[in-house]
Amino acid sequence: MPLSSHIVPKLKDPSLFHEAAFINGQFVKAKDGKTFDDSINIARDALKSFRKTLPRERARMLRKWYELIMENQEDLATLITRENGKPLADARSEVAYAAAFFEWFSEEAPRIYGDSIPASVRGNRVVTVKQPVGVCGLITPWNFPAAMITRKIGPALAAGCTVVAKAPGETPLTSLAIAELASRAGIPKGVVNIVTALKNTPEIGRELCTNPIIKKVSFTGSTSVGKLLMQQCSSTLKKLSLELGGNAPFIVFDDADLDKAVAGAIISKFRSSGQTCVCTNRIYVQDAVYSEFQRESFKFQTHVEDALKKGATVLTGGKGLGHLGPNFYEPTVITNMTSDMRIHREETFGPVAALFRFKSEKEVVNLANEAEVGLAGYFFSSDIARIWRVAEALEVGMVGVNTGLISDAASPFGGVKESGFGREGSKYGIDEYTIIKSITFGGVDDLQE
Ligand SMILES: NC(=O)c1ccc[n+]([C@@H]2O[C@H](COP(=O)([O-])OP(=O)(O)OC[C@H]3O[C@@H](n4cnc5c(N)ncnc54)[C@H](O)[C@@H]3O)[C@@H](O)[C@H]2O)c1
Ligand SMILES: N[C@@H](CC=O)C(=O)O
Repeated sequence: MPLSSHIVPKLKDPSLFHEAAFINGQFVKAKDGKTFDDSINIARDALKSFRKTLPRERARMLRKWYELIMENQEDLATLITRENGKPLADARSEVAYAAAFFEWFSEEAPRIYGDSIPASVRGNRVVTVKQPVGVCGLITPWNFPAAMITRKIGPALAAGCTVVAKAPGETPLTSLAIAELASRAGIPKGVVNIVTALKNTPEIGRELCTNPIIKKVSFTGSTSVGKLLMQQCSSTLKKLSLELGGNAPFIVFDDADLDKAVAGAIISKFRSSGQTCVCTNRIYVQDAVYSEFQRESFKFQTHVEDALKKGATVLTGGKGLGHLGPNFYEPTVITNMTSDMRIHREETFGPVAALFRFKSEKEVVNLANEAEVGLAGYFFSSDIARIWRVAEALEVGMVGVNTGLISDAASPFGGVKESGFGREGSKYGIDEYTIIKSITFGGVDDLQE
């Protein structure tokens, strides 16, 4: 049975369903990679006029696109759930999160300011302007089929760039529906191009990284693929952003509010079934509150048992839910963890919460920083001096203090160490898609008599 017959009847607006690449404002079936090569040339041609549009014009287009996404939130959430598998409630949140990047960058587009710089050479005056970097190649993962692509397209268009985006092989339908809304929002043809791929992903990746027309690559995905793309981009020295994997520590100090810490651990661990890059991976609990925290963690199970008594069904942790299919696994808590175990070093990317006991602040910060990656880190404490000390000492790009949820279009998102570099969202996100040009005016002498 074709895929469309499962999905189209569930959509209020069936015209959002597309299975072909979006090139030059049209949905086209790929032929022998030619469509893909065309897309890069088309984005180059579209850049000539798009880079000259007024920032305010680009702001209006992005704002319109934001509104259309929100108007179609339910259909987009249905597509996400159907192709990615996350619960509908999570999918609805993702659509709002995805749209927020267009709203945010519609507001940033008219504010791409340069500087006026006091020169150190007499008679000179220096100003800077920020210009679009050019055609951008974007690659995104399956875990956020909408938000990861809008987090890149939003600032790219705000800056005046055009894009060729490779949709995730597992979840292309959401990005194609968003492309359909691009046309309706009045985004000019050729400015946004979305190619789909399953088997020839490495070839597409290589072309995006080596083709001299592409001036910037932004990648979100695993650290291993990020390293490969960085090597490939070196041949043309492209501007590069890498949003890679994490292994977030979550630290509970003995002065923390335990109820809040448990709630924070649950949201940060089990959001999207543990399949987000900022999900908690290692939970460090200080000795004095370890047992109490463990008991509190199981509260959610007692809540589930209560639901069970009232008609729901669930199993205990640590096992797959084979009767539902191979991709289902119980929310699981494991305790008495030690640093020689794989969870300590590797991103789990699943609904398993691992509890480690620690004694001192220094010990836990050292343990937390042992990871080769450094995306997000969380801790709970009520001691303001400790909060500053630990926030400054954690080797991560983002810290959540007394919260397990840090994702926000307004806040800079990105990592350090092997979690990559570059920032998305926030006022900094647009810098990834601009270059700074300095313009020096000479011969500005004293006032003439
Ligand atoms: N830092 C962030 O903002 C962020 C956000 C979401 C996910 N992630 C990370 O992404 C990972 C999960 O996603 P995944 O398993 O899809 O990652 P992945 O690296 O396997 O795939 C990500 C994207 O890269 C493409 N890809 C794979 N091999 C490629 C190649 N040789 N050349 C070019 N493209 C290639 C895939 O098709 C997909 O579109 C996790 O590690 C997660 O932490 C990071
Ligand atoms: N969950 C992240 C993306 C990584 O998976 C986010 O909140 O932006």
